[in-house]
Amino acid sequence: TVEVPSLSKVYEEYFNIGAAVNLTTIKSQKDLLRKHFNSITAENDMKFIEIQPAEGKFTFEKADQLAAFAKEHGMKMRGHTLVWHNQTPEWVFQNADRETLLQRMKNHITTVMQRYKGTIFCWDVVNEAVTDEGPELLRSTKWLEIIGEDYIEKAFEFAHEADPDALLFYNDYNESNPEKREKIFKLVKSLVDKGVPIHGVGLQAHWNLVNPSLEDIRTAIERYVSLGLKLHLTELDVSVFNFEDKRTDLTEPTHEMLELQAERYHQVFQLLRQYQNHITSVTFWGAADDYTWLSDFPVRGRKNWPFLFDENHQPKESFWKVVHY
Ligand SMILES: Oc1ccccc1CN[C@@H]1C=C[C@@H](O)[C@H](O)[C@H]1O
Repeated sequence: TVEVPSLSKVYEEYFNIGAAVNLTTIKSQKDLLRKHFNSITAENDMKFIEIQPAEGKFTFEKADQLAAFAKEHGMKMRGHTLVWHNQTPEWVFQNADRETLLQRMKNHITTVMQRYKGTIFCWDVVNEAVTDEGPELLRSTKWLEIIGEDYIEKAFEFAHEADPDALLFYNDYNESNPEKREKIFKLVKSLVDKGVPIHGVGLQAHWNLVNPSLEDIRTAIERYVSLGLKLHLTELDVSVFNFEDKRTDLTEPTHEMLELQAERYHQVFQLLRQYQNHITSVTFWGAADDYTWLSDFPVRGRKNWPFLFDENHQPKESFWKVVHY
């Protein structure tokens, strides 16, 4: 039998290798996680709605189990996410003026970050604040409508006060798309220029077999690097379907898809290794093809196979292309 090297050991000199997890997968994928990953992120259990479903009612039980798993296995943990327009309970915005909402934001950030101080080394403080298309820079969310444009810098300031040792990230998707890249750049540059405590840019990296191009990925990395911040890939997966491809006929990936995916991963990691001085973490949004959020997005109930390990946690051709360079 061929010895399977540890992915995170192979990449020890380059960057941390992470996986998004939940209470099911830390059991079902335990052996894979322990062997190949040295960082984890809670896929959902540290989001606002999971942690503070009602005002002052903090439900940390699930998040604590994931934090304990990281500690038990000597893994780093990324915090995801404090201020976002999705998976945030309605009570947060109800009967809230600017001051009230800032107080609720500060209380959430402070309570959560202080609990995990020393366990979670970095946080996605704000997720997806920039528009995908159009002339507006900021997505019109309730955070923006009620507080105003400074809600983002306030979130980072509250986070820095809560845990001055934590690295604070701005996180977004479609981050390599030229139009959105320039918006993210503009927002993050404005924070840096104001002296807002921000330490990194999180590139979600929800990619597929053809998009974004390697050139667009390289340009995006170069732009964010020019801000003098750290870069994390925070939610990497390589869908076997293009975003507009809604086909639902497959029960397993075709050989061609697996070939293209292996070559794609080979090229992507070849590029990432070139930026090892700036990229300090690469986290997949899952660990193996037995579970991915992509099996419900953008097409509900449509299976996807986006990772380096198959449904039986065996290394795919993609894995070998990433570890043998
Ligand atoms: O790729 C997208 C396209 C449209 C909206 C959001 C996204 C990505 N949004 C991500 C995906 C899954 C969630 O678990 C993460 O918390 C979120 O950051």
